[in-house]
Amino acid sequence: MVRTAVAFSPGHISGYFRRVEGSEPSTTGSIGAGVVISEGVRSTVEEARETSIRVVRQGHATAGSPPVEYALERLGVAARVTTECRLPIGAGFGLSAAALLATLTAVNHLFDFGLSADEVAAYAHEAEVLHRTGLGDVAASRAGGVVCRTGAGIHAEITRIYPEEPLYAVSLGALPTASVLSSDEAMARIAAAYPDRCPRDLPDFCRLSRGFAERSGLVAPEVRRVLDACDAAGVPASMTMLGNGVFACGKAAERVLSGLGEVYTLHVAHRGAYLIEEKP
Ligand SMILES: Nc1ncnc2c1ncn2[C@@H]1O[C@H](COP(=O)(O)OP(=O)(O)O)[C@@H](O)[C@H]1O
Ligand SMILES: CC(C)(COP(=O)(O)O)[C@@H](O)C(=O)O
Repeated sequence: MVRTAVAFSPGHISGYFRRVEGSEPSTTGSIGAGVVISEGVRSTVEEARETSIRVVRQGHATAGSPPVEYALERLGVAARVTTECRLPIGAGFGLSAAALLATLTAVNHLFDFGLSADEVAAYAHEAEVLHRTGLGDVAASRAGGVVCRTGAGIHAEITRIYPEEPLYAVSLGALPTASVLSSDEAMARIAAAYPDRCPRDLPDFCRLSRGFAERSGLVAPEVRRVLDACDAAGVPASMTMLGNGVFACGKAAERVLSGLGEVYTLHVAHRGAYLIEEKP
């Protein structure tokens, strides 16, 4: 019988960030603020002779995930991995980090590596940074909350608050994170746009994020239309970094967004990645 382990990791919506360039992946990352969300990635890992990754979303499967394949190779294991998520990929919901954290959490148990949560996160962070799929998402998604990261990497100082109210998001399509992180010009605008303080609560997070989005020059025309509709209704909203999407706070947000795309109701997560089951 083939042994299997299943784990889940929450995703993370980044509201604002600034790249921090270190001498190695562990000291490279970002500072910034975001929300760790109840939705994320579930990963099922089975022993196998050769590695294969199946990425399933809404009943549709695609093959391959360079960051996850890299992380398995780095740990010296071959496995059959299936990741499942409800939110769209590449849309600023931190799913690459969630896929890595969920998969490595399951791998750690399946292969009896005995890695600490810190070590699992360090491998996930390295894969993210090297593949330019994220900078601060692994650090954020190690636990829950509205997070403010004041240093780069997984050991940096992070404050977390746990508001009860939900937030709402719509996605208008993907924006490959690597395309933005590889642009020096975009990175310079982002650095200059950074709001130099942590959010007090969820509405404050939305406002600080919006100021950043405007100054960064990243707002695309479709995102602008959704932000305009939110502004007209007095709903605090900003852009999912880095994706073509919008998140919004407050009671009227769901109604305003519902005419503009599929609305995801998201709750602030209370915990990071965890093992769901191990069989047999
Ligand atoms: N659910 C997932 N399962 C496996 N790999 C994933 C998943 N989500 C993202 N990835 C990997 O990350 C890449 C996209 O990274 P990125 O643009 O940062 O997406 P996101 O904004 O969702 O984190 C994908 O091409 C894929 O290699
Ligand atoms: C904004 C981003 C660089 C990418 O986030 P995503 O597109 O969700 O992978 C994030 O990792 C951050 O450092 O804040």
